[in-house]
Amino acid sequence: MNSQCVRVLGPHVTSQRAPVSAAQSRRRHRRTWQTPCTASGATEAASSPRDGFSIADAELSATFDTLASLVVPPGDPSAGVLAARPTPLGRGLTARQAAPPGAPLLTVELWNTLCVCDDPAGSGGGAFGARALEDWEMVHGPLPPMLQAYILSAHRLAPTPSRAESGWFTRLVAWLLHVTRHGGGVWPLYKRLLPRGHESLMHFLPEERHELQSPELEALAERERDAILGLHASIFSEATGDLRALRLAAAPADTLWAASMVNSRCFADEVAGEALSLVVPCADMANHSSAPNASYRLDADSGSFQLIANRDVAEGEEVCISYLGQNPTKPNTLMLKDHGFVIPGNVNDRVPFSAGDDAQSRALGAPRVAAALRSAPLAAAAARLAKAGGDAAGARRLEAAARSLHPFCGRGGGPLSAAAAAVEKERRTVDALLQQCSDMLASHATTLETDEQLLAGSDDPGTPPLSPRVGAAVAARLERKRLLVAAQSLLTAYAEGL
Ligand SMILES: C[S@@+](CC[C@H](N)C(=O)[O-])C[C@H]1O[C@@H](n2cnc3c(N)ncnc32)[C@H](O)[C@@H]1O
Repeated sequence: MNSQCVRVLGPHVTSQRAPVSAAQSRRRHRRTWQTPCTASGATEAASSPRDGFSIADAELSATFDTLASLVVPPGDPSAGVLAARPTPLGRGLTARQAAPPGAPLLTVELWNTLCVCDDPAGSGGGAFGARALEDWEMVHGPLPPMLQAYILSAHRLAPTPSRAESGWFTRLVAWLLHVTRHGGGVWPLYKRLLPRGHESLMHFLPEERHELQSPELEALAERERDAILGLHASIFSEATGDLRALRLAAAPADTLWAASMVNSRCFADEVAGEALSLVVPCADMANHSSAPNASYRLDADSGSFQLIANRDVAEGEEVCISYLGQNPTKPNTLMLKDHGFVIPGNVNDRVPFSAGDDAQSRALGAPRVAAALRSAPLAAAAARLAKAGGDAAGARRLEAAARSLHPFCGRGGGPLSAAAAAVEKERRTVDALLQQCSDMLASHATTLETDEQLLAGSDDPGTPPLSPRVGAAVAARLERKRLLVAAQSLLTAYAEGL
């Protein structure tokens, strides 16, 4: 996947195994759906849905269990291992029982996913994706021929550069819109589990964007929204789109919704060199953690998609994966763009210092920068600070700050001359960088402390909580400020050691 692109959850695992024989799998597992559209056993929830969701928390668990009973292979050892619940990260998956490393936590048959080949015009010719679609139709019924042709096509209709290579994205959006509007069987149930709103940048309205306190993010939010609205008009709209005969999206909000669901919930994997993108019911309830206890894989041999324990998982523990797997350079700007939240202490973030020598870092190249950092005086200062106190997110911020500062001070990891003139010059550099940090902090409309208070919420029952999007914006700007403060303390510690 191109690093500018939308998505992706988890690592891009490459499977060298041969694709499953679709015909063989069908014989083993074929079944058709005649399932209820509401969760069996779910009682009328006393509480109402939280902001942005169709179902109340009380209904979540039963709805998930019903869906899982339909998409997990019969008799699979993972059946019933995970539950969907409210968690500290919102709603997520928790383990009903302890699981050892390597244990399957959730297995979903591939024909219960929406699986598209990223590049059907590529060398593999989209063979696995085509077989996956064939299997899907055997189980869920035939798709309208126009949609089937679109999903298999190598269409590059997207109008923006960031999505020019993302035919997979528009094809998945089309398929998701179809199943959630016209699909039967498991799909109405799946739709009930999906959020109705989202906090990714495309959803920010013009009047909300100032909450981001970043001209760069505000511009990105505008571009994102315009791009999806463009896709709506040209492809998905039932009035004007190329696919209008399919009646996929009545209003722009429908396309915005489906686009953010694909962006924030889609997995990527590879089978025999064929890159694939998947929407996987139930597995897409896994939240992100910077220390994940689970990972995922598409197992072509068994024709399934699995969540697997990375380590011992305790009963009741939330099961999380890393969303950074395939794009280990994904900074918080892109996390907010695609996923609608930021990672506290994202090592991929950078302080945008302007007076330094960017050419120097480019010339060094990423591997050499990383190697130099290990011995650099800045890294030593960061390690000292991290050891002195603070949490894991704080240590990651110091690392991100050290990486940001590396091209500008610390002599690129080389020995620093003890000559008085050299030390004096380095001090002046540090002072200039400290000033930049102060200026950047001062350029925000609110202080770090104010943002912390806003996120903590008010004790006054008359003060309404932040809306989800404003909450995401405040968390994003707070994280930016915390990185700047980490850079300040790092520069101060570094200067003291000169
Ligand atoms: C794949 S879904 C996970 C399930 C989701 N929490 C739900 O309720 O449907 C991804 C979305 O979950 C939320 N999310 C996942 N990990 C998160 C985290 N570490 N912190 C905050 N929100 C998170 C974000 O809204 C993200 O776009």
